[in-house]
Amino acid sequence: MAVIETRDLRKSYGQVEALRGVSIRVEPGEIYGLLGQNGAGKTTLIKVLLGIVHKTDGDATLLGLPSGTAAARRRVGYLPEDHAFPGYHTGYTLMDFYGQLYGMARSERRRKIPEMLEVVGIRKRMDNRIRTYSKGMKQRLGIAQAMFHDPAVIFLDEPTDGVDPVGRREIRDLMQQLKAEGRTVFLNSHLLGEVELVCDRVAIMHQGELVRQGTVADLTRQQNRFVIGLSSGQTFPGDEVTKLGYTVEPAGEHVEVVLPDGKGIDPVLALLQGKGLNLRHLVEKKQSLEDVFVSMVDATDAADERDRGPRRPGRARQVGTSRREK
Ligand SMILES: Nc1ncnc2c1ncn2[C@@H]1O[C@H](COP(=O)(O)OP(=O)(O)OP(=O)(O)O)[C@@H](O)[C@H]1O
Repeated sequence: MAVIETRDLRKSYGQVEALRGVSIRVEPGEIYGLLGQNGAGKTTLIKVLLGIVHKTDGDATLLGLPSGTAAARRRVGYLPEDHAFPGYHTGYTLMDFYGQLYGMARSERRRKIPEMLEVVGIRKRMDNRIRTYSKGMKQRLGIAQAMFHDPAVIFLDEPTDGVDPVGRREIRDLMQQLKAEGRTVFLNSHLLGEVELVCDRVAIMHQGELVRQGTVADLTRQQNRFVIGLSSGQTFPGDEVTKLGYTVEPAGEHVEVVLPDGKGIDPVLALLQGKGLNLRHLVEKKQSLEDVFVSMVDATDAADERDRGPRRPGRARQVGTSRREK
């Protein structure tokens, strides 16, 4: 059973189509990253799944239950974007408040609060007021709050926003720990380097649509490009490889070989072997998640411009102007 599943999910706020037919599937125990520019619809997707806003159309299930039902919500932890805990609370009293909301007994709260704050690294400051906490400490407290009732799935909306590099690494480690415990983590972020480091699978959203979904390895692999290096003193037979239909480009001490459509790298390797050349380096070229993201967004914008003329970046799509509407 998928932990999260949406099928052709749609949400409009008046004239603004925030979700335009989004279908995703998140499996148990994975860290799933949702990427997108500001206004892409990421938070709206989380809000529909949690029942904070109602979908306009389509299906959404959480832990096999219709999204938004109380039974599903009980097993979910949520760190909202831009949350603001009351500054007069201490870390301890805030957790105690949430513990009561979750129906925990007093003795359980007393035992678990210091434990939980230890896990997120703010136990020493738990009796200080939240107004004295740094942004990073507030984020850690937010994560502790989201994890407190032992949820099966945790939604983290920009959890490392405003957190320093050391703190970001700790939050990444925390996500890995949650995964190791068998929980599912749904991460919203525009810090692509970070998503690349921590997520098992990633979806890219743009203007309310899913433009790409897959493992980080799949998304960043450039299937048509290999970097090849030969033993020192050997010359790469560029002309002969070009005659086979490949493009050869210099890449420092190596060469990059671009595959034509429908052809693999094997004929090139056979040619090198036939000539007695020694392969010292053979790597399928990767691109960063940021490269993938930017090229996806550019390609979608270019398609839009072709269909409808230039559009200012970031402007929300209005009902009736979608290139996919019939
Ligand atoms: N309550 C609302 N009323 C009207 N429009 C809204 C509302 N909430 C979101 N929108 C619009 O829906 C679109 C998607 O917004 P959403 O907050 O889901 O995007 P996001 O990807 O989470 O952006 P960000 O990264 O900036 O948080 C945007 O055009 C936004 O202006």
